[in-house]
Amino acid sequence: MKIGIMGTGYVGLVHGAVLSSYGFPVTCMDVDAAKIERLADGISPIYEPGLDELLASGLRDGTLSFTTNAKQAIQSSDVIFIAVGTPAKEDGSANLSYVQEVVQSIGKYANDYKVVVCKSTMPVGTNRGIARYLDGVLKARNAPFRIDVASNPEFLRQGKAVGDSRHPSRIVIGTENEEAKLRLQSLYDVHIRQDVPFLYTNPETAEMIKYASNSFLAVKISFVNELALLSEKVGANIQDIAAGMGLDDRISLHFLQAGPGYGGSCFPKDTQALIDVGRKNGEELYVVRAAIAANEKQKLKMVHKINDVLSFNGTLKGKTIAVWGLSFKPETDDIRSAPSYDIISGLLGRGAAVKAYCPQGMKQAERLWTDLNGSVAYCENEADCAQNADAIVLMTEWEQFRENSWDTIVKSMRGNAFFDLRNMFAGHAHVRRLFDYYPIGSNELAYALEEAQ
Ligand SMILES: NC(=O)c1ccc[n+]([C@@H]2O[C@H](COP(=O)([O-])OP(=O)(O)OC[C@H]3O[C@@H](n4cnc5c(N)ncnc54)[C@H](O)[C@@H]3O)[C@@H](O)[C@H]2O)c1
Ligand SMILES: O=c1ccn([C@@H]2O[C@H](COP(=O)(O)OP(=O)(O)O[C@H]3O[C@H](CO)[C@@H](O)[C@H](O)[C@H]3O)[C@@H](O)[C@H]2O)c(=O)[nH]1
Repeated sequence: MKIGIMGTGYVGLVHGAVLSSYGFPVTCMDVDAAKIERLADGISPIYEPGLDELLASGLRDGTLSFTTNAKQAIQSSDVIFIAVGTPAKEDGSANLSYVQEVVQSIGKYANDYKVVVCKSTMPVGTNRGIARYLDGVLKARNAPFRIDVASNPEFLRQGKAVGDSRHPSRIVIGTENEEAKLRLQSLYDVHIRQDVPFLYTNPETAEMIKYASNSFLAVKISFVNELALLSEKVGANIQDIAAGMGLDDRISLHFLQAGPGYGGSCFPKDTQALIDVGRKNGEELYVVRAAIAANEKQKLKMVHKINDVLSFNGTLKGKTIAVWGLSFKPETDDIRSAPSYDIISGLLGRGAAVKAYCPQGMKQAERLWTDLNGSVAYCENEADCAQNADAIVLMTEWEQFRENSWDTIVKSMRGNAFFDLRNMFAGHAHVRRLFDYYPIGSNELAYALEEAQ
């Protein structure tokens, strides 16, 4: 079975590289010529652990190829994955223009039977619309073949994408077409372990499963973040609360890690898109709406928290803040909708000078956050970033931050405040002693009591 992947973002690239590693001939197509040129040379446009090796071996053994030619990618494939972006529009609805471009190309260039698989996250009804459109085009072309469509949402996490793609939590296949279902099944049968559950359903349900999953996780995070804010006021400890809740396996500990607010290319846009689908169908989704509002509040509260400790006369003028981590999570260079952007903007708005270091996210930050260029000083490493700063704000929990010469760092600083927005050092007695340590969701009083016991 020959595979075509339309769109070489995180999903397209990782999925394509993994499928090629199982021996499928894969053609990856993208409209971004510079990206394709680099990919053909084995240079990945993204930082994703394990991806470079897969790209190199796919290119070496010839199972993986890259092109900007949509016609060639479509005509040479039996199964075509749509993996282009579906970002949020101004009004929160999903921008389907990239999907439309690909679908139009498929309608125009398909030369025999194809299965089109929608991996991009698409609002309910999109798959059926695509199938109807392609039927219409083929009829108008008097084409002697069909094109079948299946929804097959992707659940991979950035930073763990290769492993997730090899061993997904589930495979959801949304189609009423038997041939599409069989082709997808045989594709996944090659590499998916026996114990991975397959769920077959209609396209609308598959589309909803994707939005529902992301929105539910966003709700969970916002819930714990609100409790973290309350815990700081009442002397409780959010990590213990999460542990205590998580011991009930109906709740589970996953996604109960308090932080500066969720970010990334999916939760922010998918929660908004689900609300938009609700709005268009006359159903107000109060819970999801509240999760978004709580997430916005969380980012603002982080600025207030830092300001409350460091400010003089209500401003941060004259203060230098060292931000550790820019990417929305560790092990990715992706800064899309990262809380770091809002928090840094808030600190700058209050007059602070901001230095920043991120193991992978700085190139993207300089490229995409052009409004911050000139205001943020990007640094060589976390120690360099902390130098002469009044405070460290740990934004993203990169593992490399654990190993530092803390005595040297604190000596190089002007102040000694440490805002740990990920509770990475909550259990690190040395760091807590050296710095004025401000974790998330607990306060020093509670910590002192703990220590005394
Ligand atoms: N990023 C993730 O972790 C993740 C996980 C699961 C699902 N998803 C969903 O998968 C989809 C893709 O997300 P992503 O983050 O991988 O995308 P991305 O934004 O990183 O990349 C999209 C790519 O599509 C290309 N493109 C745009 N128009 C094109 C066209 N007409 N033909 C070919 N290529 C075109 C762009 O140049 C870009 O390289 C989205 O719907 C997203 O919601 C993403
Ligand atoms: O307990 C937690 C867990 C996550 N986060 C934050 O939530 C965001 C998203 O994290 P994560 O879900 O790990 O990253 P993504 O790579 O965006 O993956 C999500 O979005 C993808 C795109 O749709 C889906 O495929 C995945 O299943 C879904 O987990 C990040 O800002 C995290 O810091 C927290 O604050 N607390």
